[in-house]
Amino acid sequence: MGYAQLVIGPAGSGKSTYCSSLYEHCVAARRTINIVNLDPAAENFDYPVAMDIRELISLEDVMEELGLGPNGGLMYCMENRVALAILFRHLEDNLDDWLEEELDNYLDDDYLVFDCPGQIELYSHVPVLKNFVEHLKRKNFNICAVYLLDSQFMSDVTKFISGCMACLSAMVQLELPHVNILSKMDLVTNKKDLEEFLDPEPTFLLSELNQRMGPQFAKLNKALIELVNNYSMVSFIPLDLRKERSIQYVLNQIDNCIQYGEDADVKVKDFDPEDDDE
Ligand SMILES: Nc1nc2c(ncn2[C@@H]2O[C@H](COP(=O)(O)OP(=O)(O)OP(=O)(O)O)[C@@H](O)[C@H]2O)c(=O)[nH]1
Ligand SMILES: [Mg+2]
Repeated sequence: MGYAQLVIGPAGSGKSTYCSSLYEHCVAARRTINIVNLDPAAENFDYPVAMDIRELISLEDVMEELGLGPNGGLMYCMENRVALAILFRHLEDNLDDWLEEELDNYLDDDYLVFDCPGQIELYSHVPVLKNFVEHLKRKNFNICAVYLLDSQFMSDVTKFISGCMACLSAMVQLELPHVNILSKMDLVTNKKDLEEFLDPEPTFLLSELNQRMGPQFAKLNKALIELVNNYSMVSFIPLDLRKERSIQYVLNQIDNCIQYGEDADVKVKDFDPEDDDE
């Protein structure tokens, strides 16, 4: 049995920074985790990369295929679905084999953290990530999606709802247990305003939303809030990377979600030295 976090969320929400902070936290706690780069366009890493998707497909490959320079290539990747499609088609074809090969280097109870790219298409309607998850499941991995949302999304209710909808679409598509995180808490000056969004009352959200939008949207607002509420999605854990306690709390939530440590407890009990005395 392996354990995995799939770190997802919109571009710039802090996924890679989270991965490197988590890595440092685990090193200090003498715990082994392996961070995997799944972003073909990534360049610099603050963490040691255990597995790297760029071995399979890189921005250079896209540039070559489309005859573009580095900036054009990146812009194309960001903006153009065709380039994304090429990128993902490459991935689709080879991902399972690559994963199969790479995973051979890891032991049964290893803990992998996948740093994903921020293209929202990946989580909403391109099946590549879903297939990737299925492969990991077949390999006996307990997986949890860790969705990062920038705390700046909490500044008003309309942004909050749009953040929730993107998150929800990822969850429906991936069908994984999920932990939602509000990143960059160090940038939040007024924590009080934000508290109302952390575990919000549906009635509060609805009245805020109705205030912000014209009366013609009342019905739509009601439906949106009901949807978000029905999926019990609207719950975020704030994460302040400056505080070890905050990182540990988030890690505990995720570990619970993938039942990491539960088997270890059993093992410890099996080898209880007092048993030897009997
Ligand atoms: N103040 C602050 N800045 C952060 C934090 N996390 C990330 N950032 C900044 O936000 C920007 C984006 O962070 P990344 O970690 O690269 O975000 P990402 O989600 O990996 O981005 P993509 O891979 O491009 O989707 C960088 O400039 C980071 O320095 C945080 O906790 N606090
Ligand atoms: Mg990143």
